[in-house]
Amino acid sequence: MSLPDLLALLTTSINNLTAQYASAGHALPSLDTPYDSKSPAETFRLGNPAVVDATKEIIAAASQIIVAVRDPVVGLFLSAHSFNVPACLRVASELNVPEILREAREQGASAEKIASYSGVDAGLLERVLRLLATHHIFREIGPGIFTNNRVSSAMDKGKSVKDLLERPGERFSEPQSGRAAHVEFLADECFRSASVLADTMRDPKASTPLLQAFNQPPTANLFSFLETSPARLGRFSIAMDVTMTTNQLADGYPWVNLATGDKKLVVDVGAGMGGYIMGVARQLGSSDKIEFVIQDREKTVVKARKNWEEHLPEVVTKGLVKFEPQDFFNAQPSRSAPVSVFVLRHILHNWPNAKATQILRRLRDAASAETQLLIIDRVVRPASLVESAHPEIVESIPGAKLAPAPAPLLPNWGVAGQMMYHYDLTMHNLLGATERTVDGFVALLRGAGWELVRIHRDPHASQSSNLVARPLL
Ligand SMILES: C[S@@+](CC[C@H](N)C(=O)[O-])C[C@H]1O[C@@H](n2cnc3c(N)ncnc32)[C@H](O)[C@@H]1O
Repeated sequence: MSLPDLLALLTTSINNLTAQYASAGHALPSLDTPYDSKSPAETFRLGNPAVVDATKEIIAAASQIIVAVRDPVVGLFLSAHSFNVPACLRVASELNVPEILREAREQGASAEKIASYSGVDAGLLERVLRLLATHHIFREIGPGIFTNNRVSSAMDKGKSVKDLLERPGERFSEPQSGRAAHVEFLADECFRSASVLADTMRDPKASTPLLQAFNQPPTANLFSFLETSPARLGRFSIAMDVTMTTNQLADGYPWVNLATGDKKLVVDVGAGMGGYIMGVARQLGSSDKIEFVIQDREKTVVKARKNWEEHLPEVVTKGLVKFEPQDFFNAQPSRSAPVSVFVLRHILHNWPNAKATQILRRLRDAASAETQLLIIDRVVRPASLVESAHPEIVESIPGAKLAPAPAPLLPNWGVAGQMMYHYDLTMHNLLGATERTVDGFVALLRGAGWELVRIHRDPHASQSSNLVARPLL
């Protein structure tokens, strides 16, 4: 590993990034100002592959430089101590600190003032916020005085502090609150489960880390556990919606072509609130060529219907979407028309191979020769240069092969691509499940009567990819 090589890469990528912004006439968003997801500089960043690539290179090179120069023992102790970040993030979100600071404006607020809304210990809250400010989440602009910055304001739930305090059951009712819901879910259910990973790994009789951490019976699972608490279930449903990209039509699946010709039937299996399909339906506009079915557990289907009636009522009124309580381990209902597309978004990664195979077999049994299966999940890449134990298979599937990051960066982009490895372990901790590599998907699908035909990779290397499969005949 060579520091001058890393520095050269860093310099080139910073120059590329600033040139992209300059040529588009945007200023790089400042770390000190609040996040505005709709501002042109933020939307420009997401839709621009050159900016995405430069950003990945900067993060990967800078992180590698830090590891190269830091005392390894200090590095280890810092890594082992990083649990304080989610612990403090949960405090900040649950005590509505981003919203209190939004209302306090530029002059900020003292820890005492922030603590007065909830009655917590002001001295302890000051220390919590200082740890976060040291990680560039909030700013400490005077001793014990804090303001939002670009990162902390991204978890603003979008409501007045008065509303949040008077109606805590509606904390996540604004669309932008999904980011805070996701942070709280990670910092609560996911973080507490992760803390017992080593204990459960070493005990062959142990259930999943989640069941152990929350003292649940072995017959429970994440979903039945969430249903025991309306607050947890509500937060989870909203937290899942935020993982959605905003332009489903550009993610690789040819929805626009599907909406031509004969009428098609699309079944979203385990659809949650139905947000993915809602995005598709909204962007296809007035098309009445596709009929959608939203399937999930009964309680979630009730929430999904409410969500659609509120946010896309015209499609509900026209009868173009149906809401179907359905256990995906059971046979699909028989239908008068064949299903064109089964969608499995963030479903297979919730289940170990044996269970995922059962879900896929149920869909295969209900598929016609023309039915397509659209899987939306993260595709894990090994950290090694060689990505697959079966290069010939990967070569034959369009989109399966990925270019490695430029040397001396880790081939998988190291820390710049770390999100998928976190979610991979979170799937284990919550459900005894897994994200999958290309090899893993090929084998799983084959074992259940499907063939992987193409992958449309997520360019950010952190979000989900679209994988299309067809029945093995
Ligand atoms: C991670 S969420 C994904 C939701 C949605 N597809 C999305 O992308 O936002 C998993 C979903 O699977 C549903 N689910 C869990 N077990 C199920 C079962 N046996 N039958 C049907 N749905 C189930 C959950 O209720 C939840 O909505």
